[in-house]
Amino acid sequence: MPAIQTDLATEQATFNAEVESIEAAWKCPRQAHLVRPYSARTIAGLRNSIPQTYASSTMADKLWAQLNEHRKDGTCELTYGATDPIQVSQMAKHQQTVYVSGSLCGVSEVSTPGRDAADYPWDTVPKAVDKIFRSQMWHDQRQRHELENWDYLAPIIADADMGFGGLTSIVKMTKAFVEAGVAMIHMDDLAIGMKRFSMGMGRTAVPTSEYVSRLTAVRMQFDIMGATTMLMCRCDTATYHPYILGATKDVPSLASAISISTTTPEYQSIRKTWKESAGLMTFDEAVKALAAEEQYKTYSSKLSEQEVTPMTERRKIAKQILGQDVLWDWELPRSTKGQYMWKPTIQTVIERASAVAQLGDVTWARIDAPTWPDLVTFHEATNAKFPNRLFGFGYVGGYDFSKAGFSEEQIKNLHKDLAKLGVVWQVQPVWVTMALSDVTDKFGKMWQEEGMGMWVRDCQRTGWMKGVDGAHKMGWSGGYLADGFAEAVSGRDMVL
Ligand SMILES: C[C@](O)(C(=O)O)[C@H](CC(=O)O)C(=O)O
Repeated sequence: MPAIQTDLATEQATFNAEVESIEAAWKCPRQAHLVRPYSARTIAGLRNSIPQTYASSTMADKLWAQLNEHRKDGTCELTYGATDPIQVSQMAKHQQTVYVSGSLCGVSEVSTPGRDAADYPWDTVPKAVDKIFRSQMWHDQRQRHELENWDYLAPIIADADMGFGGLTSIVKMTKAFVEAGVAMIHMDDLAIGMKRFSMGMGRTAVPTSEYVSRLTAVRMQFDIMGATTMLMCRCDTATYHPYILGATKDVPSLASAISISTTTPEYQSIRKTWKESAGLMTFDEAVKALAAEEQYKTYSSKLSEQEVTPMTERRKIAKQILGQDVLWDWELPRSTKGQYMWKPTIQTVIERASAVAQLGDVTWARIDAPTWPDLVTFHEATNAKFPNRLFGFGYVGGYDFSKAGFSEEQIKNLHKDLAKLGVVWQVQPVWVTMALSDVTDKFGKMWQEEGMGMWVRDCQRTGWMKGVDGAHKMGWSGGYLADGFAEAVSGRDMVL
């Protein structure tokens, strides 16, 4: 292979120009909200020598404009999960965006289906995005000389779960997503191998530092590719020190109390009894329980002198004020797998979301059991720190809004009320499993019972085939596009 013919001075000048162009891109309004821990120089050094452009950037810029328009108007995009190109072709009529759900992919895009434990190979969701984006491009192409005018190129938002490994696998996955044409991916703070569908026990969040590294790795890969692909930071929970629970009683450890399998019914009751006996509190609650009112005030004001006070320092401050050590042990409640036990509060999610906001474009608080006051507190507090922040939200299957205190009226208006708080992108991730099951079940029964009688009556003459897209439609199935190819190849001009 011949070496690249260039002299050092030219190479240096090209490199410097590249650094300048990266710096300029980072300063423009589209990216001005982002703060990176690395320099443009470093990114230039990590790029390869053939500059490329990606459809992913075009789609991301379109999504950015759509979401900011909603933000300005106090409205939102309501979309839902998809893995099937046929479904996506119909979404174009009603939705501005398409969501590729990891949970759905785990059922429909793998050789061994299963519930959403995010245990499928790392390239499963990027491959689903690739399939869908190509189908969108094809519909867009075949429609160009037809009378229809749907915007088939709805930006795709995809589930990157927790990144499926360390730094290098996140980089590979991010690259695959960009190459596939995704507009935005979301990455969460769950520990690998610990995801339980929706709200199952054992779901574990990683430390903030690890979450920051994950998101930084995604951002770095976008920058290396020069892509403006968007990143949504999804915070499932948080494990900042102040919210970790410790035992305040002299008890044996939880792990030693549980010597039986975590799947037996006794496990639940032993855990419950242990929790009741352990006097579980956060460290600050334990201080409060011992302190007089004035002492606790002094403690709190000492803490407020810095943004984050590590646990060792909290202990010291408490001891100075109380004149004694606080009996509080965060090791005792640790699980058999070593996870710390924490107290979910909305403050935990606010702090974590804020810690990573400037690495991403959109924030999603995936609160386990949302209440309206918590939703308001989260979005208002985050918005106060990051004005005009874009937020996403998923209507996770297990949410029971009535139980959480929402009135019928509130449920009806929830998407609009959330939109006013800045939640511009809202998704029902897994509805289509029900939709497909429903239609297939109905058709299967009718077809089996009535055969062609039903087909002609309900499909051909009056029902599904009238007005519904499908293989019988010349345009939708690409018939006119194929005719166009034939015309071109035979040297005739298309009538346009
Ligand atoms: C959004 C989600 O990650 C998904 O895979 O679609 C799931 C959906 C669900 O649990 O209903 C999640 O929120 O974890």
